[in-house]
Amino acid sequence: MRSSTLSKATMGRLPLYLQFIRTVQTENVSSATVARALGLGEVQVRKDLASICPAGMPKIGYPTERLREDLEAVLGMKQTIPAVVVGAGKLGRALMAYDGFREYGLEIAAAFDTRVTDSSHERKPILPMEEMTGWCREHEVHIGILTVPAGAAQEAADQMVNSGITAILSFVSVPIRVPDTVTVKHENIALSLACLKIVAGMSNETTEEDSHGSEDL
Ligand SMILES: NC(=O)c1ccc[n+]([C@@H]2O[C@H](COP(=O)([O-])OP(=O)(O)OC[C@H]3O[C@@H](n4cnc5c(N)ncnc54)[C@H](O)[C@@H]3O)[C@@H](O)[C@H]2O)c1
Repeated sequence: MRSSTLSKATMGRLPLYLQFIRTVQTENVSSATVARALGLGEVQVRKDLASICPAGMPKIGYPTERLREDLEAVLGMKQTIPAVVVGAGKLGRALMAYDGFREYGLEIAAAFDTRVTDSSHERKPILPMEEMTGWCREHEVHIGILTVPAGAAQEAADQMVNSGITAILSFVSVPIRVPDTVTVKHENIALSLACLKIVAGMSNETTEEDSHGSEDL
């Protein structure tokens, strides 16, 4: 199965499936188990998995190893591609130090910043912004992670686009304008935490209500 024949929504769910399948210890795994573990609809999961792995068997499920291999193949994880960080501050350097991206076929190869201080202790090079275009073109980099202050986001994003970057993961809280040919995904840990806070607050209330309810009975 080629990834280009899958819908964007299905492609977006595949890394979640892979993350879970990598933890499965049994020989076979069913769509129902995957759906339950990830809190997704069973019909949806059955359809997604059937579209990437032909080895599913009724009432048995998928051979776990084969499903993992097929997921990795569709997600292009057999080969590792380079990405760069733009803005090598606290967050940018923390991302550079994380080795886990490799498990998903990606490696942060370098970072770029307007202020380059001594980076000899870093495992990856931190280079001046002026070198980004040449470096990205030479190393065929098309993915960039944007971790600059909000006020510098548009200027940095423009430079990323000029360097041949076509997919940007932005941690910056302001929107950035890019050509239609460039994909931007926003990541907001603070927003995710705020959502968790609401969910946690609601479940506390539910627990209280539930316990009051049972007292009434
Ligand atoms: N979404 C989230 O959950 C989340 C979490 C933490 C931080 N952030 C955001 O990430 C960004 C970085 O945060 P931080 O704490 O690492 O900040 P920081 O100040 O430590 O780092 C920012 C870096 O960007 C560099 N920089 C400034 N202008 C630049 C430009 N035009 N081109 C290239 N580099 C430039 C600075 O020199 C600095 O090294 C901020 O926008 C922050 O709001 C988001």
